[in-house]
Amino acid sequence: MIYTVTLNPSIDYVVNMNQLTEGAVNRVNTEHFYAGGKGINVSQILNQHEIDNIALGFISGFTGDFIQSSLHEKGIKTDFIQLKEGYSRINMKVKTLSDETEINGSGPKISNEEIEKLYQKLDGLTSEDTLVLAGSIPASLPDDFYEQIMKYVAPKQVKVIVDATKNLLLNVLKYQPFLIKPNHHEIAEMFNVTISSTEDLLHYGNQLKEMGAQNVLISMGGDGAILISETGEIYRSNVPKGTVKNSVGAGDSMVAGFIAGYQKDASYEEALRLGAASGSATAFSSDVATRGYIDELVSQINVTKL
Ligand SMILES: Nc1ncnc2c1ncn2[C@@H]1O[C@H](COP(=O)(O)OP(=O)(O)O)[C@@H](O)[C@H]1O
Ligand SMILES: O=P(O)(O)OC[C@H]1O[C@](O)(COP(=O)(O)O)[C@@H](O)[C@@H]1O
Repeated sequence: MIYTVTLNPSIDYVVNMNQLTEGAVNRVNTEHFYAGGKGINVSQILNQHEIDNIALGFISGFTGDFIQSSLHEKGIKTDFIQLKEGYSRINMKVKTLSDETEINGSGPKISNEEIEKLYQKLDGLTSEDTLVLAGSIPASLPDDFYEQIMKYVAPKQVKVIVDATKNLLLNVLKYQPFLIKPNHHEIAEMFNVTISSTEDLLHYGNQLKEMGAQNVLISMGGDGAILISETGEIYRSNVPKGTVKNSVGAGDSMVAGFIAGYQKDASYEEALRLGAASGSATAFSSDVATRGYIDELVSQINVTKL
């Protein structure tokens, strides 16, 4: 079974406007509410690929109720821990004619008792299971929380995928996650460098591998993605033709597509192809992508070996 963990789920409030002016009253052209958070988005796209999975994490208040019910409406299995206090956050995504701006909340307080409940859910995991740890962690949790989870499940030999940034990611590498998916900006931030070429990206991607990651998938938005695989082969994917509607969740969709492609025949090339198609299909959609659209884009994805 695949378990996704979203410690800090959100309602993504996505608005479109021509331009955003700081310090002024801005009015939107369109507005939509979606259940969001990185692990939750991975679950949604895994479902599109008909891959059985359960979304874990913490939810709270009326916003948490919205997140849970909209996932259930889409047929997504959840096993969230209901927090006693606070509200799941609302993340604002503003798409203008020239830009995308995000304002992400910090999330509710989580007690030790509630953290313990999450560990209890991880108790039954085995080497047959995959755990996806994705997204930021609420301010009330220690910033080595992913590291603690990986240490906890390490004896069970669970396959772990991590989509996080900065120390949250760097600190888990010693537990050899099966896959990490930083984007090019996150790599530059993690190493405190400017990335100006593919060679630079490969250099720092290889460092992440040397630090312990089995597979390093580097996404580059509209410039596609690069996979440094555990076997040492390096692949690059292009992006298909389309118009970006809302790139929120593109990275999460790529992670889910990668899992789906890899599950088919353990081919990294196919995993990258389906990951790229899933990422772009989400970027070209208002909400996360549908299977029909992903399938339409797959034939336009070229994966080349570098
Ligand atoms: N503007 C875009 N045009 C086409 N494909 C895109 C675009 N943005 C993202 N994608 C697809 O989604 C993948 C992940 O997107 P990216 O923005 O790099 O991730 P993240 O959301 O984690 O920052 C990309 O590698 C690409 O395949
Ligand atoms: O947990 P974080 O880092 O605050 O990110 C949460 C946000 O990321 C998203 O999961 C989108 O992530 P990506 O665009 O990186 O795929 C949103 O749904 C959510 O609002």
